[in-house]
Amino acid sequence: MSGEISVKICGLTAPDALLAAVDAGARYVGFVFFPKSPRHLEPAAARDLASQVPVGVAKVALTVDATDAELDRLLETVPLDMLQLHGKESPARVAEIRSRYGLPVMKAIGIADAADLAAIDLYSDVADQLLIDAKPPRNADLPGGNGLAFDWRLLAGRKYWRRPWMLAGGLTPDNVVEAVRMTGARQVDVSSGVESAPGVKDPARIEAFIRATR
Ligand SMILES: O=C(O)c1ccccc1N[C@@H]1O[C@H](COP(=O)(O)O)[C@@H](O)[C@H]1O
Repeated sequence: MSGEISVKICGLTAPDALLAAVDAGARYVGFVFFPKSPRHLEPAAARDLASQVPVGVAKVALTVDATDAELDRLLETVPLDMLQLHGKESPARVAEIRSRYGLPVMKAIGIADAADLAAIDLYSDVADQLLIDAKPPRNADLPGGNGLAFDWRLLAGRKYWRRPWMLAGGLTPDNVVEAVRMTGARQVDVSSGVESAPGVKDPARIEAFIRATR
């Protein structure tokens, strides 16, 4: 692959995995604040992990349809660099959060078929970055982090993006090269694909994932 691909390792919950991500060259580390997730962190635990992240690596908080009160509490406790909105937040809500907290906001967009691509334009007006993820199955407990990929051919040939974007959904050390080749992504995000069990990050898989992108 030519040029450096920026990697986000999401759903970190333990210092060994965080260190593996940072040492291998992750550009972003993600903490999940969603109680239904096996990767959920309480703000105090996230603050301890965040304190170990060096300058230059962005600390991203993943939330799902969070209220202002929840976001207030999170941001009072944890030093963060970016908010990842992974719920059904409307464009107006994304704009409101961005202005209220003064942090860059990345909006997740779920893709299952070509009709879902319209949301890319909709959110490009209000978000700093977009996260293009697989749409969760109907009745899934989690709106992301399901280890599911979408049909990457849907993005092939798309040349013009108004915002920086990341590819997510079912990425692994084995398929990330092909995913980047097909979509032209310059940034990738992974959670389940670098775990040994749901919510348990595997430092060796984190290292293998980042190495694969180099
Ligand atoms: O990781 C989670 O538990 C999670 C919970 C709620 C919303 C999103 C979540 N994860 C994000 O989903 C995508 C894809 O994850 P995966 O690699 O397919 O497991 C990624 O952006 C995670 O940040």
